Amino acid sequence: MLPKALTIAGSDSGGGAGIQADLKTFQELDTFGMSVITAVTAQNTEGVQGVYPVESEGIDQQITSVMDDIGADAVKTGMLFDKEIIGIVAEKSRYYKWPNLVVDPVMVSTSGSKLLKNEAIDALINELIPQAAIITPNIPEAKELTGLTIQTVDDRKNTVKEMYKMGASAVLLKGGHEKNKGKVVDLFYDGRTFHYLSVPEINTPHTHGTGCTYAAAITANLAKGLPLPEAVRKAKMFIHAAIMHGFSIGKGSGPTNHAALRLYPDTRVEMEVETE
Ligand SMILES: Nc1ncnc2c1ncn2[C@@H]1O[C@H](COP(=O)(O)OP(=O)(O)OP(=O)(O)O)[C@@H](O)[C@H]1O
Ligand SMILES: Cc1ncc(COP(=O)(O)O)c(N)n1
Repeated sequence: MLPKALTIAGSDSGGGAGIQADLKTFQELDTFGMSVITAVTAQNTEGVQGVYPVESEGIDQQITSVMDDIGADAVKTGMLFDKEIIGIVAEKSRYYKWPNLVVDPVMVSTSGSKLLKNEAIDALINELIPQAAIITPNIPEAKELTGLTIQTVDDRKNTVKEMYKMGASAVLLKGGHEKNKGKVVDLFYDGRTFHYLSVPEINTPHTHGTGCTYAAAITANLAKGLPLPEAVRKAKMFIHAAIMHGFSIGKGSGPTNHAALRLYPDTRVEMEVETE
């Protein structure tokens, strides 16, 4: 039987991010994907043209339908849009005691549209993050969550420590928004050890959906029973290959290639991992 992975997120009609990216990733990583849709977005490679939230009862019922019948080995959250939706998901998480909850605190799309209302950030911090096995903020999201500035490596360490105090079992600070000297560095912290995952920067505009795909790969790996550091390391290989083989469709920022490791199994990912 396949491990079961559930995503609770927004739909991206363009297929590069959100629910669509998550399900493609789950499939590529040999897990059975299921979805709870929080909002429908009208979206393409150029941006988000509309956001249409699903009513609370519909979200509540989708989770109940999946969990009471099928269950999940790991659960990921993406676009949650407002505090009411966060409240429902947090309550369900408490009720079903999700052990492998991956919270991707999606706030703004690459194209600049708001995917989470400002007033919902406190609910994310107080209700959902404390239940997470791991949270996966990018640098702007980490600044919003902590109010800290992030410029130096020490700033990154302080920021992950601050986020760790919010109650998640681990924090992954993604470095895609602050590339440095041709390197992109993600920082993983589990309360004991800092792991720096460093890869060469890929020169491409086609990075739509990278955050969703990365978090979905971590979720699939956790569903398969991998320990967290290994789930993150393997997910990093997956997302890096997906960006390397990303492609140009539409007129804007194209998607990553979720099938990259299957289609191009010889892909070499030059990743360095340092721990301290
Ligand atoms: N140009 C790049 N070259 C190599 N890796 C990249 C590049 N851009 C992003 N990444 C990697 O992709 C992952 C997602 O990074 P990022 O910090 O951009 O998150 P995000 O903002 O949530 O993603 P999204 O683009 O979906 O909003 C990280 O592992 C990051 O290191
Ligand atoms: C439904 C949905 N969820 C998440 C994202 C973030 O992805 P990105 O930052 O790559 O635009 C998105 N654009 N749409």
